[in-house]
Amino acid sequence: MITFGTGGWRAVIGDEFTKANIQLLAKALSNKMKEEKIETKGIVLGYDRRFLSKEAMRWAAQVFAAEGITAYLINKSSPTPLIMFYVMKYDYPYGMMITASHNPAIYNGVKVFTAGGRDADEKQTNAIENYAKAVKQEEIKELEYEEAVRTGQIREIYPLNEYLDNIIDAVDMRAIRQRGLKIALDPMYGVSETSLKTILLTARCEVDTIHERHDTLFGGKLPSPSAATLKALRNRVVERGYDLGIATDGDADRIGIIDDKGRFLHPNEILVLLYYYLVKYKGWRGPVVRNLATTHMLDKVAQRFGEQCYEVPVGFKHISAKMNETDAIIGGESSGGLTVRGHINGKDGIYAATLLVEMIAVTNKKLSEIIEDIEEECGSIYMEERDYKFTLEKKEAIYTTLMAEQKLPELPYPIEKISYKDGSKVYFKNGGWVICRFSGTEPLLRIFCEMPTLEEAAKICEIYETFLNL
Ligand SMILES: O=P(O)(O)OC[C@H]1O[C@H](O)[C@H](O)[C@@H](O)[C@@H]1O
Repeated sequence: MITFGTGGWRAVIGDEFTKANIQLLAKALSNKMKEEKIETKGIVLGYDRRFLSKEAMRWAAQVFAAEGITAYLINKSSPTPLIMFYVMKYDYPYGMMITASHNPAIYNGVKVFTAGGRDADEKQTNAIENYAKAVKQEEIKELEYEEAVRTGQIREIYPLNEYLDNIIDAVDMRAIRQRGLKIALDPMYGVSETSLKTILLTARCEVDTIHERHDTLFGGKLPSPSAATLKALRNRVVERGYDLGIATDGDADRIGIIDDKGRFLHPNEILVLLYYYLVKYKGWRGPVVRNLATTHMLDKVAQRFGEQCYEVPVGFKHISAKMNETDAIIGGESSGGLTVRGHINGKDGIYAATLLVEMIAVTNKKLSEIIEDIEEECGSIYMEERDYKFTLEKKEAIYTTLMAEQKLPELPYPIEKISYKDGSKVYFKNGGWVICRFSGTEPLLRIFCEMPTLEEAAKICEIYETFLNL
């Protein structure tokens, strides 16, 4: 069965991530494209460095080719944002990326992009799931790969330069060049190395890369930037006195940053820094968009500059849709993805990292100094974030309590409002908030709480732990 979650379809390799399911998905999408009468426009396919990613892309392409849909294959492992960029730039109706992003190594999956290089929304993914259900096994045909290449049904492309030039043109390369920054890079065995290194070297930065070899086990770690997974990057930055450490997740749509003091910057801080930078230093005007599990510091910064902050459910498709609607400057999520007005309609770790480097160069300040400036100008609020594993029965019990019966624990702060848009979120009158929601990408319950002090945020998480028996 093919079921899409927050960030595409993900499954354990050999369990549901199989050749049969990949080809079923390709056939389902082919049927959808034919129904929409756009099959002559072709489809763009890309892949990351995971086990079976390249093979899966080819299996899918063979089905599209058999359906008479030209498959444009990006023939080297590439960042997800590159595929989104290409779909957007050349007006393709669909794109497909073989990746399970930041999931553990035993997973793989597929992200589907629609017109404009956007993450397919629920309506689209539900439709694909339904098309898949209707496909009969014997209807799935494939063309032999070499034959399809020979006849032009499969076309291999590699548009890396176009993608890089787009970023290089959008940032102040001159400012970066003048600073001669020393940067440590950790692609986490994923796909960002070539692109980020090329951009940074073009901007005359000194670049020292770790974890660049191809390792489908990701060095035994999760290819997801966090304080725990970036210890080696942190040590490299501190020991060698670098200005910055940059990491990206497995498919390079998310970013992780280590500052000059070796401190891991939470994606929330990165978002706040960049919004503040674009408004204050670059004079951009406009709102910001965040999901409901992302810091309300963004609201404070927006308010300070007379702008608005919009809240949407978790999932970048919601962020980009709202950005479009409100012409927002920047949109992002606490899970580490962001994009900026004028760039692609999806998250891009490579672009975000380059913009951050520009910010350091232009402001001539350390990240910690800019954070201090922001807190002084806009106030502060602190987040506690916790994840919990559960059994199936436990999941049902939690769901019943929180969502069906809409119960809350005894909370020691006056409540302003409650939302059930995505999980259960309580907004306190003091500006704090807490959300409990099930992840759409991993079998986890997530609790996020932001309060005037970290102690208060931790206390609320503990109240929920007791309440839900976690
Ligand atoms: O909290 P989750 O449902 O696991 O989602 C966390 C993240 O997963 C994926 O990376 C999606 O692309 C993001 O939009 C989302 O924020």
